[in-house]
Amino acid sequence: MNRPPLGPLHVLTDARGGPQALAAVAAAVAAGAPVVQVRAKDCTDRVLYEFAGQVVDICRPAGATCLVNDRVDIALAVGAAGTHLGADDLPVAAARRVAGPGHLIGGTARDPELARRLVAEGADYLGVGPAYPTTTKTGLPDALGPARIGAVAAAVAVPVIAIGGITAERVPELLAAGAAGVAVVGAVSGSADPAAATRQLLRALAAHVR
Ligand SMILES: Cc1ncc(COP(=O)(O)OP(=O)(O)O)c(N)n1
Ligand SMILES: Cc1ncsc1CCOP(=O)(O)O
Ligand SMILES: [Mg+2]
Repeated sequence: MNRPPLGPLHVLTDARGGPQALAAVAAAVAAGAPVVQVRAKDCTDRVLYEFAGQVVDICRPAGATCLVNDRVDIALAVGAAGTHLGADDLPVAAARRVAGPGHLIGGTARDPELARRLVAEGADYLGVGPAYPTTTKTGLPDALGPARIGAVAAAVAVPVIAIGGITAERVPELLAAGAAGVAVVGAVSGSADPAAATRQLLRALAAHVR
């Protein structure tokens, strides 16, 4: 099957895309971010395709894994390693049929039951959140907190990546609860110094490897 590696830090792009988002990705990858997720909203397919291709071009020479949020077709078109799918996106099982066994597929889950179902459908990892309150995405349920993220992690054998309001200071309690890693938007893509922010998160993750 040989799917690409899934590191413990997923840096998600600024949803507006564009040169500033790309500069943050380049800085994060240069600082060692192992995974970048292209997460661009409210743009045309063409704009998303071109943005995702640019992110793949940044990730490839550094050996970073590039995932695309929402869109398995765009992920395949640009040669990304995988796709992250939420409740409004193509179902995991359908994406697996389209993309084949070598494509990494992640799914969003907030409870053990859905987590088990997504894994049975073929998810390689789960994104679980919001871990803490966040202003990056609207319409989310209340924050789950480390304990409910741990309950999801305990229910499945795939890595659980916590997301939502995550800072380096919050990494230890998430890993202690059972998360395998974290995904961030604001902490890196919204930082004045994305490279320093990435290094800080990587240090926190390395210090608390289970
Ligand atoms: C690692 C990770 N986990 C969860 C999400 C959220 O995905 P989704 O539910 O599809 O919501 P949007 O990101 O599309 O707003 C994620 N992107 N990454
Ligand atoms: C897309 C998404 N899904 C759950 S929380 C979230 C936003 C995470 O952004 P931030 O890291 O800035 O809180
Ligand atoms: Mg989505």
